[in-house]
Amino acid sequence: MAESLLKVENLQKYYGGLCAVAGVDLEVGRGQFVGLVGPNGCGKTTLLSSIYGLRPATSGRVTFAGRDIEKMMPHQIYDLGMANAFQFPRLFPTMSVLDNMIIAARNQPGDNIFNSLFRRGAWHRDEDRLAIRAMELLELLNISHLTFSKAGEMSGGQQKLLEIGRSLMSEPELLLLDEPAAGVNPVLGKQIFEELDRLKAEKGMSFLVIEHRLELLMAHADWVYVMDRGRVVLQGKPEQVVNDPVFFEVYIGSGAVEAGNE
Ligand SMILES: Nc1ncnc2c1ncn2[C@@H]1O[C@H](COP(=O)(O)OP(=O)(O)OP(=O)(O)O)[C@@H](O)[C@H]1O
Repeated sequence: MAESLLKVENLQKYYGGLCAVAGVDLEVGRGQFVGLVGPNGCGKTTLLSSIYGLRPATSGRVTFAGRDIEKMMPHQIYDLGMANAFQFPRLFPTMSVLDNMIIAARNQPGDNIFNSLFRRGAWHRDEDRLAIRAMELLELLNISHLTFSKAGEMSGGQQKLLEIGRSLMSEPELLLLDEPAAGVNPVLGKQIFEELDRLKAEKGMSFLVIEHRLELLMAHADWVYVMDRGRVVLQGKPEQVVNDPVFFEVYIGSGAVEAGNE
């Protein structure tokens, strides 16, 4: 396996008395595309949120690029090179799509008062570079016709694409995605996954992706974890996972597996 980038050890997350994640071990290697699947309510989103510090883990260890991050805040984790584009877009609805993209970039030149006062040439070049990058991503995600529209006027599916685009502006080492293809049409869903593949190949980016559209996930993932009731019950290469009876059992139910074996 590739050098480890993210390592999760025995992560548990309780909501009061409810155990949503019951001691998960998981790893993402550098340049790897890892999928996370499982039935509704099995703890996938909670696991991603706990890794990212949005819902701090009750116990367990999370290491990213060799640093312990389980006690860190999301913005600290972001600064280390991990980004997320979760289910519910957090956009600036009255700002243009382009501005939403530019503001999401890491080391926003406008944030740096020295640059904006004394290095105006460099500031403008950086702004231009960010705008070009933003427009390339908008083109790629098929929403370039909305570049100057207000983000709040986009459809739910378009906002999701924008959120993915924004998460890519920071050029993160690892991107966490929760159902990137949900709510977008099949052609666009395929395009999103192809873009993730390209980023992996060209920039060595790594991904940890929850996706219910299994045909997409299995076609693009290097490694897949299957969760059920808060635990990892199966892991392997996509072709191994889909041919494993445990996978069938988790999705179709144990009764169906027994009936199929008779
Ligand atoms: N904020 C919360 N407070 C209390 N319980 C929660 C909370 N969020 C999730 N849960 C519960 O934790 C369990 C795991 O939920 P989670 O959303 O992580 O699962 P999931 O696998 O991502 O589901 P889905 O595929 O439907 O998104 C479920 O029983 C859910 O009801």
